Amino acid sequence: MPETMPRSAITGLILAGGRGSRMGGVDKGLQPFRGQPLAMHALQRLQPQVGGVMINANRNIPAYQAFGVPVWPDAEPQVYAGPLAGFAAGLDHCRTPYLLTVPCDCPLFPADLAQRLAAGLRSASAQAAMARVGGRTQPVFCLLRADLLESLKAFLAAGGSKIDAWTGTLHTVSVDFDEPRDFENVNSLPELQALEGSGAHPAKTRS
Ligand SMILES: Nc1nc2c(ncn2[C@@H]2O[C@H](COP(=O)(O)OP(=O)(O)OP(=O)(O)O)[C@@H](O)[C@H]2O)c(=O)[nH]1
Ligand SMILES: [Mg+2]
Repeated sequence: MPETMPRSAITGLILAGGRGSRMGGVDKGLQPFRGQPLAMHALQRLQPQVGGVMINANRNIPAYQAFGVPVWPDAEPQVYAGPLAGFAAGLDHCRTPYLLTVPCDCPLFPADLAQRLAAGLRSASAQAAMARVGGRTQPVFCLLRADLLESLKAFLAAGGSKIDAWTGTLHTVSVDFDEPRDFENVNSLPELQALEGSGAHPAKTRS
């Protein structure tokens, strides 16, 4: 049996570095949802699951710093090279053996995300473990070995940008989650309002 991965071996990374173009170009992570910025929901869900959390953001850095955790922009913040640029910023500043990424726009992700991805990663001896829900892999929910920094840097330097193209070069495992509503993400203001009003999983009453 593979040994379990201690929480302290994992650094969490909230990906909040996008353009938010489908939301009119606003900073998605700072949009209010049930009384708090979206990225704060992610922070509160992630913090108990990992040793420490960092935020990757390219705008409004002081607003994210006010959450009380380190904030790192992409190497070229004005370029918006995509989520992998955020992965690279996270791996670059990760001081634990593993990094767990989550997007800023999916406030209801499971409280056992890290534990389940870690179990999947260890039992497959994989380099990266991604969540899969409804048969679809969600590559921004990704537990990565921190030693993948050089591989990712080389991929980006060669002009790569797609997550799937990079993870396709790795030994990965997908871990199935069975509740699609836990992975509901918001890309537009109507979607944000719909999730806000849906009553899905009021955070306080979930086990
Ligand atoms: N660091 C970084 N993260 C990004 C970038 N683009 C997207 N992301 C993040 O990747 C995750 C998924 O991206 P999307 O849902 O497409 O978010 P987005 O790109 O801000 O929104 P759109 O502009 O509407 O596509 C989100 O957590 C984003 O913050 C980028 O250029 N750099
Ligand atoms: Mg995008």
